[in-house]
Amino acid sequence: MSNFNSPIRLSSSVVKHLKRYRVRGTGTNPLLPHSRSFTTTEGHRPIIVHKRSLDILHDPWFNKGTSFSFTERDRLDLRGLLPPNVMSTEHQIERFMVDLKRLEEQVRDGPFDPNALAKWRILNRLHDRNETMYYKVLIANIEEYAPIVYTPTVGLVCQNYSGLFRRPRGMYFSAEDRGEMMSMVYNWPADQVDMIVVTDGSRILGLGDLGVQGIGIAIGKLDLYVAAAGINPQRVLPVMIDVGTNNEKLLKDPLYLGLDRHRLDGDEYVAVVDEFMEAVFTRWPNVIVQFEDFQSKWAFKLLQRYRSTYRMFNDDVQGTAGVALAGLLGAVRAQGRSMIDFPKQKIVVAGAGSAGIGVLNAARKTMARMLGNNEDAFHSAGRQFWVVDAKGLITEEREDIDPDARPFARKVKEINRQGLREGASLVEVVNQVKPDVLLGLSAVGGLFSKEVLEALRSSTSTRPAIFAMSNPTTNAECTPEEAFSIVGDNIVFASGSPFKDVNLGNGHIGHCNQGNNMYLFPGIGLGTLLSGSRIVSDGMLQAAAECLAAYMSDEDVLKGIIYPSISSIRDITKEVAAAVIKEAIEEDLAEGYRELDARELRKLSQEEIKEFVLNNMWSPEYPTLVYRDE
Ligand SMILES: NC(=O)C1=CN([C@@H]2O[C@H](COP(=O)(O)OP(=O)(O)OC[C@H]3O[C@@H](n4cnc5c(N)ncnc54)[C@H](O)[C@@H]3O)[C@@H](O)[C@H]2O)C=CC1
Ligand SMILES: CC(=O)C(=O)O
Ligand SMILES: [Mg+2]
Repeated sequence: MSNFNSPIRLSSSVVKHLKRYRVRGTGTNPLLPHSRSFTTTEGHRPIIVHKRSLDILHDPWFNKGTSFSFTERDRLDLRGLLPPNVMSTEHQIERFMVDLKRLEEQVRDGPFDPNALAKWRILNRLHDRNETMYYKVLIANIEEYAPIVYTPTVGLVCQNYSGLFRRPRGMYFSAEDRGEMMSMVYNWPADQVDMIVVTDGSRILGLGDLGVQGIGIAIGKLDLYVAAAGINPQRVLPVMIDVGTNNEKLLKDPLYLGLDRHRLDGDEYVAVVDEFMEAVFTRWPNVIVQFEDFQSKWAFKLLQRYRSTYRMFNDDVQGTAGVALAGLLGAVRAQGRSMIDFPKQKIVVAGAGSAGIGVLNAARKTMARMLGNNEDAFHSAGRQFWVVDAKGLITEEREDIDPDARPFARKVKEINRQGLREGASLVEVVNQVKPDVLLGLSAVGGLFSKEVLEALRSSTSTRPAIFAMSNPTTNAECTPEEAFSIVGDNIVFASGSPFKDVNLGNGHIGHCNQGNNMYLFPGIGLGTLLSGSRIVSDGMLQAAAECLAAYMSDEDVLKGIIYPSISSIRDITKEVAAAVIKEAIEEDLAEGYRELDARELRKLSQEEIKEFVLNNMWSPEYPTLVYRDE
């Protein structure tokens, strides 16, 4: 047993090192236990430091982590660089011990990797130590480690963030910071920030409200911005807007790092997000802000509020829509038909939240365009969708219908003729509609039960498609094994989190595609940055989706491979970014980037645009460092 009162023995080299950290004015060093002046109040004596901000947090001599008091945070420019809850040392130690013990329990993440969390820790430590090396490892092994830094493991990381939190990464703007954000934003050390991913933690993947712990998702998304889009890691900023949490378990947890209060709502909530947007765009006028994992209630409202003023987009609404649309078009091609047959597809969607409604809007618009792009076309496109949420099939009879879902509510007479009614169950809907596509964005693991999948066997399609898009792994609506074994070998299958391909026997493989917005958001961000467009337009998003849809060869698609392998994510991102830039130029939105002004940009051919993109993607190579006094 160690005794806290016994003197600490330091090696001579440590003592030599410590002597360099002298307290100004006293000539003594409070860190040295054997120093003569320590007979009484060691630890109570202030230490004069010549550092501030992140330099303090990254210095093991001075760092107190979450124990920095509010006044100290203000004094040392630390405000916003730590989660808002000030912790006692006892709580800090407790958090650490909980985490240490957890390793012994070998937390399991889904069926595949019992060591996922341990791998995340090792990678995270490397991220803190040496970013160049971290991204070199990630890029070279993206297929293996994307599931660690991104879904599914990032979900587990967010759930356990109180224990895993070590060195802060990113900024925290809390409800307590109202009126301060415009100055706090200058606590971030980088003068240039290209990409912010912001969350309020209210709907992290399919795991619900994780409060301040949701910062992990912003960090994971930005890892992909660096690895896939080549955004310089010095110019990315993960952000948590902590307005409280409605997760009672977290509120009762003494180790929770976030604000100890229920979520702000209404005008008060909007005021916090408004202040954050104003602050970051004041300091970094060219930044792009990606909204991530906001509960649906706010996702649409904030998107409408900001999209014509700021360079921003919502990944769950708009990125997911594009990826799903590309997959839906791939599923048509996989039937051996032309994409133009898309408006004939019958599509059942389970889930009418930010992701589901985003997909429905994009798919309907695309169908309408293919049908002539007029009001009739839009109406008839609407009849290709059946939307089921937690209360069953959505019809015009639904009371208190969510305004975003209303355009997809089925007419009662029409569905009565199909043998359905308001609130019909998913299995009833699949049985009656016999859809070509069953798409899940419900966050309900196992929703595509044996009965639902059996009902899909009567699909009128020659090759039914199943998209079990909810994340992480445990929230997938079904597994590929279940889909292939129950519906048949001929299906097209995609899931939001990665699963292994299925061995169908006789040398045949059931391909498991990963239908995840990671194939689009990095290219949307990079394309917007390099075009210099002040907004992210619908046309730019559509161009991104079409580019992804066209990326796959007929040969692959006919094998049921409708999305690229993640190992080619850097290449697909380059293509998507180029498509986004081209569209921005065509819409006269492009204002240019650095030395390439709008006029120069307009002169570039398609190939030159791709080269321009490639030349502006950061690669993890050590630069030569030269010291110069400021
Ligand atoms: N693969 C991908 O790229 C993406 C996947 N997602 C996933 O989509 C899921 C949903 O996200 P949001 O739409 O933002 O969540 P949300 O919570 O806003 O929406 C969930 C929807 O599912 C419905 N639902 C709940 N239980 C149901 C049931 N038993 N049957 C049918 N519908 C049911 C709810 O009524 C609601 O309409 C999450 O798991 C998320 O991880 C989200 C974005 C991208
Ligand atoms: C992938 C993603 O953005 C989500 O599941 O929310
Ligand atoms: Mg998301």
